[in-house]
Amino acid sequence: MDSTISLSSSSLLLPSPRRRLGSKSQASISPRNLRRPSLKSRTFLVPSLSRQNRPIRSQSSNHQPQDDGFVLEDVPHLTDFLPNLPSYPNPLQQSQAYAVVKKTFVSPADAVAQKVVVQDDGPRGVHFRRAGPREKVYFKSEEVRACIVTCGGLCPGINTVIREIVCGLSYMYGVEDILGIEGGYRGFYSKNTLKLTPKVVNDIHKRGGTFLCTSRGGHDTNKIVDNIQDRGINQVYIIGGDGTQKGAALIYEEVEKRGLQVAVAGVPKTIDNDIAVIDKSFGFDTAVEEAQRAINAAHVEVESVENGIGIVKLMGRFSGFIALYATLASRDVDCCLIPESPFYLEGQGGLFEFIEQRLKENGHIVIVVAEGAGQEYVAQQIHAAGEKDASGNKLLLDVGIWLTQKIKDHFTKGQQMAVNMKYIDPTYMIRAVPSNASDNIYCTLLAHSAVHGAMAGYSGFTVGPVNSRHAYIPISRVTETQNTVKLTDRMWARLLASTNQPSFLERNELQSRVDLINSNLENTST
Ligand SMILES: Nc1ncnc2c1ncn2[C@@H]1O[C@H](COP(=O)(O)OP(=O)(O)OP(=O)(O)O)[C@@H](O)[C@H]1O
Ligand SMILES: O=P(O)(O)OC[C@H]1O[C@](O)(CO)[C@@H](O)[C@@H]1O
Ligand SMILES: [Mg+2]
Repeated sequence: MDSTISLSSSSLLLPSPRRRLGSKSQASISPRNLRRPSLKSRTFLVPSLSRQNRPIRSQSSNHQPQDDGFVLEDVPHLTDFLPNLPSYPNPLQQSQAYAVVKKTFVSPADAVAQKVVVQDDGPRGVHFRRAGPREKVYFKSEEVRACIVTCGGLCPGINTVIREIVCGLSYMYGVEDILGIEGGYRGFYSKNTLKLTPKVVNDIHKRGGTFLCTSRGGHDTNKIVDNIQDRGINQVYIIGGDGTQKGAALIYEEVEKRGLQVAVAGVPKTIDNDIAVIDKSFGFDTAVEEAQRAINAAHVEVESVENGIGIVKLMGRFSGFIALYATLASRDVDCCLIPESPFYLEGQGGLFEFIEQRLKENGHIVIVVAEGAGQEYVAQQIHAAGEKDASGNKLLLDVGIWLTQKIKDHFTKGQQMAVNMKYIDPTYMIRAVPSNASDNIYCTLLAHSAVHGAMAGYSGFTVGPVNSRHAYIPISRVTETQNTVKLTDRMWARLLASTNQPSFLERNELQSRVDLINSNLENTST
């Protein structure tokens, strides 16, 4: 479904956060005016002309005409704080690559709908600016000095994004001055830069990891922006997860405060797929594919012995997407445990009972456990020091080892069955690989969207697909909540139906906890 729609300029109303339509103070404005200087998520309610022209149904005489509930959550633009910034024709007009494209430039009025499933009498809902090249750019190519930095954990595809930012800037916009910041945020102020050219990055996409190296911690807004200023950098491409994007928002705010002509573009990265708003994060599919190898190994091992119990621990701090998708893809998994779904071991409906049942039926069982699952149980047994990494993320306790030991103890102590435990921990293996073909293409689109957005003068934005259409999203929208597996959605039900594992909902205590989790998720869901 095409979720991109165009705003009719004649129907746009004065932007005012959450202002109801129909107020006398509203006046027509052009789409270019749909920008406001604050980085915070900006919201505009705009009725569409087509909907206004539709007959209004069953209204009482004192009923005001309904607005469409069209909301545009816009991103900042350099002209918000530099109103006299000159613009130039986009060099893509001369581009051989785009010569036969029917519509080279994205209309400034194009918007991408956050929700494509709507009710016919419901509001049109939240929209984001459509990503892509604009007719006008706010940088002369020869004056661009861009830099790229990668922060946080690894993820398949980072090198492809780096490569495509460099090649996109160079081949589409003729930009020659591109710097690599090494070792994450702290690299801005503690290391020399690396000159990046299409030749230098030519085959980095074939390797896992990040060509620029990465780190956690070390975000110092003032030092970073001082450095950006000192080096004459005017486009900053920041690849990283939720923490990194929060850091990017602070950099943008400081840049705006100092009135610098610097475009700050975020490319969301995380193996956990926990970034809100966007359809999926890059490298996730590759990781799920790579996880198949571990699951397959576990299955082969446990199939070949008597009462084999295979446990595979996969990444996923607070969200179990990798475990969920790897389980659904595999069909060899009997039970999937994720952070969002509490489970218990003993008694009726518990994990031990299920294992025993599967061993009796099939002679083996494979369990996939996300690293963030059951942390509260592990903490009860292992003395938890509550350690954090350099970025302030809580360090998790090893649920895989804990679970393996618990299962072993249960079956040994009870002398019910002799079991063969096989524990596989492929944690880093699934994210240290190069991205697969579809992630490579996805990374290319992300990189190009970021380059087009920065050249067009947008700043303080994150790029990403929303209902398969790439959009410019306010950074605050992707950092205010984390994407988690929603137990009330059909995807979790599909998994339960596929594995036929217990839902662990039998106990009242757990039921009420799930209710609580679900109501929290609903409150924060988008
Ligand atoms: N709230 C914040 N404000 C400013 N900077 C932050 C914030 N949180 C994290 N950062 C910085 O962002 C960088 C990466 O953060 P973090 O280690 O949390 O990884 P991430 O970007 O969330 O990626 P992932 O979790 O997927 O590995 C670090 O340099 C850290 O200092
Ligand atoms: O050990 P590191 O490199 O700090 O990263 C581990 C964490 O990073 C992630 O891959 C992404 O946040 C998590 O799944 C994992 O817990
Ligand atoms: Mg993170």
